[in-house]
Amino acid sequence: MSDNVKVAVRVRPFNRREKDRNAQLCIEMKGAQTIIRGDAGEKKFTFDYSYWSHDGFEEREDGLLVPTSPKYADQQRVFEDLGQLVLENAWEGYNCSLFAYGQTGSGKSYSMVGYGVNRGIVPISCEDLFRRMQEQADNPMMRFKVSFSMLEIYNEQVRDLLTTKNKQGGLSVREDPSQGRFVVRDLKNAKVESYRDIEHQIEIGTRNRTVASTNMNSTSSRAHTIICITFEKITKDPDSGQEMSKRSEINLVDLAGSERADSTGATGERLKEGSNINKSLSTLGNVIAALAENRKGAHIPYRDSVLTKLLKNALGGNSKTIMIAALSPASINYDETLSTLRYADRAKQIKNKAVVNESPTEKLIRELKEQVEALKAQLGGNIPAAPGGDGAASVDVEALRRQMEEEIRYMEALSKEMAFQEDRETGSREEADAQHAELEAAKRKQATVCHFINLNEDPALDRVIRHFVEGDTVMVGKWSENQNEAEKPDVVLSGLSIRKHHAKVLQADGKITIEPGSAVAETKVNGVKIDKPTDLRHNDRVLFGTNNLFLFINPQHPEPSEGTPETVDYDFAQSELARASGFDMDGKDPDEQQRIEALLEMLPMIAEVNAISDEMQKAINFEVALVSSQLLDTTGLSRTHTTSTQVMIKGKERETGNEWLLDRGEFVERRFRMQEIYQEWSYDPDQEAPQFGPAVDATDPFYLEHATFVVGVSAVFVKHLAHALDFDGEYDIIDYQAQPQGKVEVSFTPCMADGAPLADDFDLEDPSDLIGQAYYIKVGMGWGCGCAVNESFFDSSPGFPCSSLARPIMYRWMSGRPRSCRPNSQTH
Ligand SMILES: Nc1ncnc2c1ncn2[C@@H]1O[C@H](COP(=O)(O)OP(=O)(O)OP(=O)(O)O)[C@@H](O)[C@H]1O
Repeated sequence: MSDNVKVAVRVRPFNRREKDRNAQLCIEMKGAQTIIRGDAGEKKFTFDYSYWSHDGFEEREDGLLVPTSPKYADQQRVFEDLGQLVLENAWEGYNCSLFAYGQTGSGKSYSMVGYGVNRGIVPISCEDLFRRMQEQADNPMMRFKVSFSMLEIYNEQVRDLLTTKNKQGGLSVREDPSQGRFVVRDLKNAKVESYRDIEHQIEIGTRNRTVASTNMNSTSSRAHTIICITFEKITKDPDSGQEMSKRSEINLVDLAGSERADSTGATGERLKEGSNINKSLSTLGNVIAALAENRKGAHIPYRDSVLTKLLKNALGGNSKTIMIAALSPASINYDETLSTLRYADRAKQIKNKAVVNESPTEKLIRELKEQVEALKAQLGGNIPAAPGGDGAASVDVEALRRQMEEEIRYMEALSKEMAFQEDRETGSREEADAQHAELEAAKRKQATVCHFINLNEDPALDRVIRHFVEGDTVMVGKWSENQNEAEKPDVVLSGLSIRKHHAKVLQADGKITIEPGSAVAETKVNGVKIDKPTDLRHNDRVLFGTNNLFLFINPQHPEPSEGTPETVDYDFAQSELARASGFDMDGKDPDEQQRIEALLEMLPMIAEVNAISDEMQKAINFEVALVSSQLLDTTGLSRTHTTSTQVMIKGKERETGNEWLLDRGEFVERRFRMQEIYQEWSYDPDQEAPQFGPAVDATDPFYLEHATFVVGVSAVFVKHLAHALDFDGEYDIIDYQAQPQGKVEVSFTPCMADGAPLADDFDLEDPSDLIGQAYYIKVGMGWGCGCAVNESFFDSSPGFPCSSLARPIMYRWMSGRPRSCRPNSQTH
């Protein structure tokens, strides 16, 4: 029987930023109905479950959010509907999948894993699963097997989160035809025997995710996390003694943020193609759309991405599937939220065919395997030869051999089919134990020993890693497995701009100081770069290199430095860094708030990209450029209509001084591709650094030659055209900071549609005669000064309609060293 995918939506409370910007609520829920309101009116959707978690709750002292109104759906309620459903199905032997979809920060992780005491569906379900198993502890006819794996898909590569030793390029995904599904080769699958075991595995996985994300700076919202719990229930028939096994694979999927490319402001087809920002997510959309259409024989593009390969069963296959769509309540996110609702609406149409995975158990497989081994051994030369060794007897032996080979093949296939009954634990137990011991030791020490704790913009990865300050001297630096163990620093960091001897932390007489390891090793304390031993106090922020941001915790002396607020978080640390770089972070009105948010987002990315550029010897640096919105509005390039300053990014070629201005979208895309090439390159530490060197072509994200940006605008009064008079003149080009950047000579000549001069007898008595008529003008560019006029955005047709006059004049601009004025007459 086929089952539709069950869909739930959940709306979270306003977050701090939304409150600061006086966000308006755009979601309403009535029963199972969800309504979204925007400028274009309201749209209604109906789902299996609509969870209102926006208001109607209070926070208890321990942080638990408890309902004050029956409307509020807390974590327990969501678990009771969705988690219980998963458990019931798993118990019966069905595969189950639960996946969370929504834009970054909409509440996916909150629903799936939860934060602190507000535990999400995954931990509560796991606990409940073990509780149910415990209830059967005295039942000799029933036993269980549970195993756990956790992986991340980032940039189409699979990373095992239960180990720190992932190979370059990630794990491979192969199709297993015998099971009709895709599997990840060499993925660690840990046997778990209690809920505590699962908690540990999740902690290990989260820690490894945090380290990986720190190495490449906050990439977590672009990654998909899949937790897979394999649950096997084995029951013995009291009469025959025959064991039967029901097995369920429970996939719990926290998808990457669903922002569409255009909302990141992505520009340019070339960039979109070059960097496949989230192929998995877009393919998931295509798979859902194709399945929702439900056309017989339609091609479902599962194979187009890693995520859809792994979710093949969950979507349209052998699985009971639930999707939870996380919604932001704020009208500023209207477009994204509407797109999430549409996605969820489509997912409702998907039909799955779940079957109970039931079969006789491992005893049978074991016997089968033993038989195979015995047959193989015989085949290996022990087949008794017929006495006398005549021809007829050897034919018999050959026939016997063929028969045995056939039998082995059959039995191997059979045991493979039943392979799910094998003991599924894979991977090194030693490593798991070591990671586990480290985590436990950290928990014991954290209340008494000074330590650094990481800050991350993703709340799920925030305060996950601790490095302790034990002994008089603690060395901080880079190290890899192929280096000498004796050189290993006490605190090993990786990622950008981390040096071998990066910093030294000294402890004497209850006082802690930190000093840089060398002149090139950059460490900032409370936003300021240090160049000498500096005292560290409780809650001080310490940034090693560009990405490794920590909070220093001193449990023995919890007195913070002056000016430290009561709660110090990632946002505070970032605004402190921005302030220390000279940016004003105190805006009060919503436009300024928006600028500050943009700065807070851009500055760490710029620092990261500059570090990559340095390490790869690209000779290009990036910095923030605050650009007048008026200029962007005049040129029609502004994406958001604000009256204030916009945050853009200026790329500067060190050698020539040439500068390019990039908007956020283009910069974000380029940064992503820079991370890609850097990651590939940095995997091999022996590789020579200047493999890339200065950017030379358009495939290199550091290559800025072809980027087009607005040098400035020249205002031209075109009154003469109303009288069909030609004119020309020199005009100032004014840049985004209202500074003159050069001059351009432009001429305007009214003409015929084909560009030919107006007829001699053309007479225009009254300009209003032109209204409603096509009117053609030739625009000539005499010369440009202070800039090289390489390209104009005028239509290439010989004439263009009058209305096009409103279009801005744009050039590819190379500022910096002045170039000679180049007469260059271009007439259109
Ligand atoms: N139902 C809720 N009730 C209270 N707070 C919530 C709820 N949902 C989300 N939040 C809060 O909103 C913030 C963002 O949520 P969360 O981290 O779950 O988003 P996300 O969609 O997983 O983001 P990302 O894509 O970056 O992982 C968190 O601080 C979380 O505590």
